[in-house]
Amino acid sequence: MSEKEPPAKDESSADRGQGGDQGDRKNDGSQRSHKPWRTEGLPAGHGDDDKPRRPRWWKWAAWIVGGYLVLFLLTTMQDQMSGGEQTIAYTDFTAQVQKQNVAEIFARGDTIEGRLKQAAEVPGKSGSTYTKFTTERPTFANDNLYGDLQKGGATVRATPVVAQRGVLVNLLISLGPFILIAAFYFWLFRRSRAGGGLGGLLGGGAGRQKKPVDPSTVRVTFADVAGIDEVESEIEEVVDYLKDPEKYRRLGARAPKGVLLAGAPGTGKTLLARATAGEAGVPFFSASASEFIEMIVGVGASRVRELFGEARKVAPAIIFIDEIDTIGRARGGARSVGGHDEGEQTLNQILTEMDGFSGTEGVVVLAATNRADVLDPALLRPGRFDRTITVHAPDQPGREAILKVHARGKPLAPDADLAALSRSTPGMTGADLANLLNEAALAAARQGESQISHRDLTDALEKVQLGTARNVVMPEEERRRTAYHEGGHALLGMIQKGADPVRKVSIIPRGRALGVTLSTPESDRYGYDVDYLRGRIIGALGGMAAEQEVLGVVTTGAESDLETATRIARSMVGRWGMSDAIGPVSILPAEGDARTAGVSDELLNTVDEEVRRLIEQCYAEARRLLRENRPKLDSIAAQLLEHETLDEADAYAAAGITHAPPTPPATPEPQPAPRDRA
Ligand SMILES: Nc1ncnc2c1ncn2[C@@H]1O[C@H](COP(=O)(O)OP(=O)(O)OP(=O)(O)O)[C@@H](O)[C@H]1O
Ligand SMILES: [Zn+2]
Repeated sequence: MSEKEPPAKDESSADRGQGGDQGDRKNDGSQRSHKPWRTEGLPAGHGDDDKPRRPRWWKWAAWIVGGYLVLFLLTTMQDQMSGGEQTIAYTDFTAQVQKQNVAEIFARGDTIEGRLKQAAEVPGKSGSTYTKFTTERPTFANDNLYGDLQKGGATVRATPVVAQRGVLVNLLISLGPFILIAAFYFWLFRRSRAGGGLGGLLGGGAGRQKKPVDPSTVRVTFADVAGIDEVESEIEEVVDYLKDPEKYRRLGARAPKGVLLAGAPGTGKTLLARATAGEAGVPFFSASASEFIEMIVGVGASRVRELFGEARKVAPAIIFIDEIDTIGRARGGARSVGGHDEGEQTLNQILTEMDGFSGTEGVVVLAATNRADVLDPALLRPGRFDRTITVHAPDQPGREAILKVHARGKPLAPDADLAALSRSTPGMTGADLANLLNEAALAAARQGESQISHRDLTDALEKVQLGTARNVVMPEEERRRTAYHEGGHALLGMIQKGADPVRKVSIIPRGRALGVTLSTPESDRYGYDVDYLRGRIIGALGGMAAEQEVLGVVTTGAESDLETATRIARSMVGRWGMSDAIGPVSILPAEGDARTAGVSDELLNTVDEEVRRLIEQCYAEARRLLRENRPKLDSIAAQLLEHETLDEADAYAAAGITHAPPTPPATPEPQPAPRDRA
């Protein structure tokens, strides 16, 4: 794996790990309680967060455990007080019989238990004595034991001599495990009815006594959301409704009940939902759909009931359900094993609750998904999530605005140019940009600077886009091969018409990659044509082709390149109708197995053949281009070996190709059109 692919902009975060801070982002200010949802902006006195409820299960457990302890102590004490039984040899026993010291015995089979008249010394242990004993009578013992015993005046019984535990105690002890299990189940049942479920069992203690979040400190407003203005204006109506539900009620208008926010991870859906609550000044309940699903069937539905119930109490309010696709997938589609029934029940409960709204409660449900395409159509029917707002990755002015939002409170040096930074970050989401600025601030702090310089910003961008450099010394031969590999990618990126310009080439190992070639589009791209996609495949194969041309061998380093090329080719042939043999039909589903979608094996074979043909053509083309431009390739490789990293200008200079950096677009960029993933 000697490089990472030139990024397809709509996959950038997945490929380059920019979304890695998701876990942290989710915790934006709200704390986790024993409920699967978080609340924010609740007026004091609402919810039970402020009146700590004594958990009943503790009492139960304490009673049961305590009871058993007492029982155990009692029975052992009883044994202790009457002195333990001493196992003795049969000869020791007969000796006591001869001494006429045996008071009584109880015999069953050959086992004899009994009590002495006077305590005798334990055989072989001077100092300790016993009165109660047990022994075995050998079957060959040929004595007149009964006669001897009678002579000594011993009582011979058929019931045990030793005081035994009462029947009730015995019963309790043998039933104990069952009682424990029954109690546990009873408790679980109660918990799940109450909406706590296993979550309560496992994470029960955390944050139970938390106070309601002070609305003034954590409130997010539209001022914190940037670059997605068109979305903001769409959600404005919800804000207006929540501010004054009465206004709508008077006119008999049907209130918005559910709004679906669709968009790639990190585009700010959660942020937007919180900001909506913040703008309207209403409490915000948020939960992730996956948190509703537990091992115990029925829990999810009851939690949903409870959540809606609480929201109604403090209405007007917003309920935000993240990752709704985990439970809202179309029936019959690919669904995770086990989650099926539970997800469906939870979803049905959400729909029931929403259907139950008369629209006068003033509760609006916002749901977020990054897989709007797999959602159950039942979700989107009128009266449910009948409004879908698509949140796109921001365009250049949007990125600049987002950078400005996140630069608040971070001292920037005068040379720091956020506009320039926004131009070199196409495809990055709000979360990526927030992360980028944070990385820059971290770097500045590490170096003891008092301000964030532009250098910090570009270094952070490099780190975010390419990964952190690894500190290893590569063998010379390996470096040379990597230089040609990356040189191949870079050169093909430079000489093909319409390809994304090469921004950076590096043979410094980062992560698992030995080198990187980064090319990003001049401006945001919203659709791809055949030539561009072929160019992407040719570029991806460029590393392997260069190794083959120059060194005559191919190494394993091209694995991810081949994956990229194959993925693009398959989509071109099977989904985008770009192959003559297949024609303009979509065969490969966006998700799942084509076979289950009813596509014949024959057709799939044709797809495979076409993919293979396309890739072979592109590979041949890559080799031809490199052969014809061999001096340029050699020159890039030489520069790479010398400098290790070439930026845009150096790389083009090394190849001897004139490349005019673009002037920033003066006109606004085109509005995003729905686009597919590459
Ligand atoms: N438009 C934006 N303006 C300002 N900050 C943003 C924007 N979009 C995202 N961010 C930043 O990214 C963080 C993460 O965004 P958020 O969690 O809302 O994304 P999301 O779309 O809900 O992602 P996911 O699908 O992973 O839940 C926000 O807390 C914020 O710091
Ligand atoms: Zn490569």
